[in-house]
Amino acid sequence: MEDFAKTGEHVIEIRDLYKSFGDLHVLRGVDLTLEKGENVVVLGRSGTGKSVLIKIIAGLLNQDRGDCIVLGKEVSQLNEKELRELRLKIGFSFQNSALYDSMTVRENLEFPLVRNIANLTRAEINEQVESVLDAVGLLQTINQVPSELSGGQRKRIGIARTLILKPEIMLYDEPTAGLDPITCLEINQLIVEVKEKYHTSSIIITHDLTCARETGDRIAMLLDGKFLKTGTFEEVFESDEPRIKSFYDYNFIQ
Ligand SMILES: Nc1ncnc2c1ncn2[C@@H]1O[C@H](COP(=O)(O)OP(=O)(O)OP(=O)(O)O)[C@@H](O)[C@H]1O
Repeated sequence: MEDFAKTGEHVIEIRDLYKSFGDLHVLRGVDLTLEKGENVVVLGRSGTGKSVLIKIIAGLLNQDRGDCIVLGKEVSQLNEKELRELRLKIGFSFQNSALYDSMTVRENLEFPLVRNIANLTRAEINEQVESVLDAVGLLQTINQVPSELSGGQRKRIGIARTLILKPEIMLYDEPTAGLDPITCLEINQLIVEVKEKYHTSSIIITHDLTCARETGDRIAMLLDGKFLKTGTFEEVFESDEPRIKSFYDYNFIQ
């Protein structure tokens, strides 16, 4: 996979991170770095704490212990204003990329732009909306409403809506969930293209092995509250560790 912009600079640095909910010890000493220009896949079974991890990265939850440094700042130490500024640099692609049903694609994309960036002219707004729609291959849908689009198209528009603010980091939460196999391949391809076109660094959380193989420069396998193994797809799944073998065997791979 292409290593176009890896510089060794860490955009996310997580060290010895712990998070519990009462007696439920979800994260138990997680270490992870995300380099600039890198796509890291966090792979793990349902309920292993993948979403909790990205919520801590986004400052939506605080860790109990350990460091979570994003773009050079410890997230748990930020005040509301600093958090808002940081979140503008982080794009989230949520599982249910909730578009506004009553708005056209154009209006859905304009919304984050005018809300977050002051004094844009109409021409600048149009140019940015059209450019991002072109990047996700859906310029022709600009005047449609979400109910007229397929699940895969809605997912792409959700990603476009995030990209329009030119985030430095993208967090994808189960990007292929609920999509048919061909659409999954298209979304995987889009995630790789986004990295190349927008120079983002991304964390992709999934339990889809094909998605992991296609999109990840590195895979981090979360199990029992820790990363059991981190490396390329081949390095992780060449492992003899029985829990990794069993994860592989129980997940269909194309
Ligand atoms: N705010 C919360 N309060 C209490 N428990 C929580 C909270 N958030 C998550 N949990 C618990 O933490 C565990 C990990 O949840 P998480 O959503 O991170 O799993 P996941 O790996 O993302 O799973 P999935 O793939 O199903 O989304 C679950 O048992 C969940 O019930």
